[in-house]
Amino acid sequence: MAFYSRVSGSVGMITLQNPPVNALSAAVRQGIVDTMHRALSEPEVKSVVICGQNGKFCGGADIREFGAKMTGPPLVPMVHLIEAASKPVVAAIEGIALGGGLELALSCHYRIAHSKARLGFPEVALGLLPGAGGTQRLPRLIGVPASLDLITTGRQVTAAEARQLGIVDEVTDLNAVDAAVKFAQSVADKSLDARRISTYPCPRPPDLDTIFERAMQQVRRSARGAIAPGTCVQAVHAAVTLPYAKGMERERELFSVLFNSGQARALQYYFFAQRAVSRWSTASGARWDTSKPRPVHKAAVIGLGTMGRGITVSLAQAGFSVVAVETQEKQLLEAKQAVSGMLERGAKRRGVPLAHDKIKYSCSVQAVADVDLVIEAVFEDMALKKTIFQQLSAICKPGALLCTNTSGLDIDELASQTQSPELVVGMHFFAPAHVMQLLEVVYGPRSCPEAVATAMQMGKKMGKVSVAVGNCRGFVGNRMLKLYLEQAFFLLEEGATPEQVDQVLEEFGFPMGVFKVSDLSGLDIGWKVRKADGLVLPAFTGTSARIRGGSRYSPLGDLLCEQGRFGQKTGKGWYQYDKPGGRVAKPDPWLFGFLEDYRAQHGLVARRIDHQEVLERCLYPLINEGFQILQDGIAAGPEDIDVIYVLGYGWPRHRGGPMFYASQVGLDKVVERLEHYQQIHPDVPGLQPCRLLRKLAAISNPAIHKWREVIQKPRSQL
Ligand SMILES: CCC/C=C/C(=O)SCCNC(=O)CCNC(=O)[C@H](O)C(C)(C)COP(=O)([O-])OP(=O)([O-])OC[C@H]1O[C@@H](n2cnc3c(N)ncnc32)[C@H](O)[C@@H]1OP(=O)([O-])[O-]
Repeated sequence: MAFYSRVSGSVGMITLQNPPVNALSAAVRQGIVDTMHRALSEPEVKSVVICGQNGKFCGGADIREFGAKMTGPPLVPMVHLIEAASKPVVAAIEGIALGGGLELALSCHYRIAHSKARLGFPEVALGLLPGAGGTQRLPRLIGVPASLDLITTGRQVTAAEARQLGIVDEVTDLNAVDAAVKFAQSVADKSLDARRISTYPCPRPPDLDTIFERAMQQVRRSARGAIAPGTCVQAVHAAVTLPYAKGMERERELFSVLFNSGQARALQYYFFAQRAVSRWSTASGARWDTSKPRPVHKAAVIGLGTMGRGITVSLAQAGFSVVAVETQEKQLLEAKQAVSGMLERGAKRRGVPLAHDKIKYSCSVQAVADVDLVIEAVFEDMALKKTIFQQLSAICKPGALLCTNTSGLDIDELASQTQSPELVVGMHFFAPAHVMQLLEVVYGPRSCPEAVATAMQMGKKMGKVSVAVGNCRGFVGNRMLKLYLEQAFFLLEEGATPEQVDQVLEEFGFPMGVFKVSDLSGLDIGWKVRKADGLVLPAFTGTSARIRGGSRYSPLGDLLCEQGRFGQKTGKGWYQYDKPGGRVAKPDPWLFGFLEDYRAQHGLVARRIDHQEVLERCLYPLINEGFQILQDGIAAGPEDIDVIYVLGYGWPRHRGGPMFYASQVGLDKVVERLEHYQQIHPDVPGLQPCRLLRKLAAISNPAIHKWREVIQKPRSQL
């Protein structure tokens, strides 16, 4: 709602009230309309101030209402009512003015912002455009190039930048509402003719066509299939080329196309999913609201390879004192230099003070004796990790949390090396650890709720989105990835090329296809894991070369590694590069010959594989594994899986994540296609729909937010 008061006799004050961000719900819109009419009708009121309760102006349209039937007054007539008012209206912007909130502010005749306020049009991230006149008013106020930048990227600006751009009239360090009231009194008698933005002509730069062409090219490059950014460009174009009223019509048409698109639904689902994962729960019933994190002031990182360095930087930037340990003097020095460089670049980019003095380097593991939490980040070698955990258990003070950065090893096995297995959790960071936003927090069967809560909170403090997952091989992300990789290999055996598979996946919206990513990460990493699992043995020849444990196995990746083709680092992998370390992937004629020889050797006849099959074969087994993970209780809900895939594996955000995508495709269709492929390839693993997927498909494809009701039934019933 919005409530009305009178200040100093002559100022009508409208206060938006809808916690937590004063979003423009039906009740708030109704409140604004009613109180505006009241302010205009009271003769003593000479001017009006609009502000938000609890130091937040307005977070925009109420996203929770998007899926429901529209009630209450629409936004567009509401902003027109404000702009057309005969008394000056001043927006007092504290905290945030985002989306519809900024559109509300732009309909006011003046804007006063607190210096800490942030303003922007984040609609594009929800698959929308600023549809309450934002695309028509902003270019009239600040010009086309700056508007294109803000509207197509969703970038938020500080009050200072907003002042510089001309979005706000004044910035204050004091109370912005008081300042707005004073300001409103000072302009009470002024003419409003020059204050209604919709009446301004839209500036028309001479190189208009070039500006729009460049903007379109830019969004096509960065949007990877998302439709909202390009539609935002079209809406701004209308501001320049059409009169205001016609421009508003065009904005409405374009908004409606976006609003009704599957992409907007996916992005809005994702918005809530990313927030839902902080309300974690574990299979044993521990929960975010009943588990208290332990205080952590000082942390340690053991092992300063690529991952350890990134983790050290993240911890220091988050304000923790860090003890960084690497046992060899030479490696320690190298790591120190690398970490310093990363910190310097980070401080420059983010305009924050350097965090060098937060880190103490040491060659001795004894230096971690007094820390509250240790993150072990040595390479993926269970024996080595076990030794370190035994040492840590003896050295660390009682109550210290022992965490391991691993991408898939058994947390419980490590916990069993310590005196306090309840204090052991996994923290699976993604490379580069100081950049990637995702953290899988892995709880073992013995991890106590406080340990999980502490790791979750640490991730948040480091600016990450932490997702709690159970302990199993590969956890959530890598466990599902395995299925995707395997299918990609099988497709090569059957006649596809790496370029074809990658192209299909890139058209779907992944920044890179599976083979390009493998080349980037290094083919030897998976090879090492497969060797450790006993899958790579020279004895495998003839028919057995393509069978492991009764299922089909493709040794293609192993054969490439045997040739020393480890990907970008060696200049050759699934593609060729101009030099070792080169970045530009080019098809390699050698590989075509290699695949032909391989097929001939194994009696395989290459067939034409179409786009649809590549997509379904790569994605549906991965999705099926996601359902198996839910069935096993490794992830608490589909949102957890989707957030992991969007933030950690490049799944296109405008497709919501693999589980949301499956819900859009239709679970019955996913089951049907998996069964179809299973019939053709009965020996291929991962094609058999799991029980949970079948069960959900059988109860007529319920909406994704209803899945938990089925999952939470005793798993034995599935
Ligand atoms: C014609 C129409 C044209 C207009 C279109 C629009 O305006 S589109 C909209 C354009 N606006 C946007 O896109 C703004 C989107 N919002 C944001 O960017 C951030 O939430 C923030 C910067 C406002 C606050 O960040 P922060 O890190 O301090 O906190 P946090 O992120 O954790 O959120 C706290 C809680 O608030 C909730 N909630 C937030 N916003 C909305 C909303 N609009 N609605 C409903 N709820 C909203 C959020 O779900 C969470 O709830 P929970 O989980 O506690 O139950």
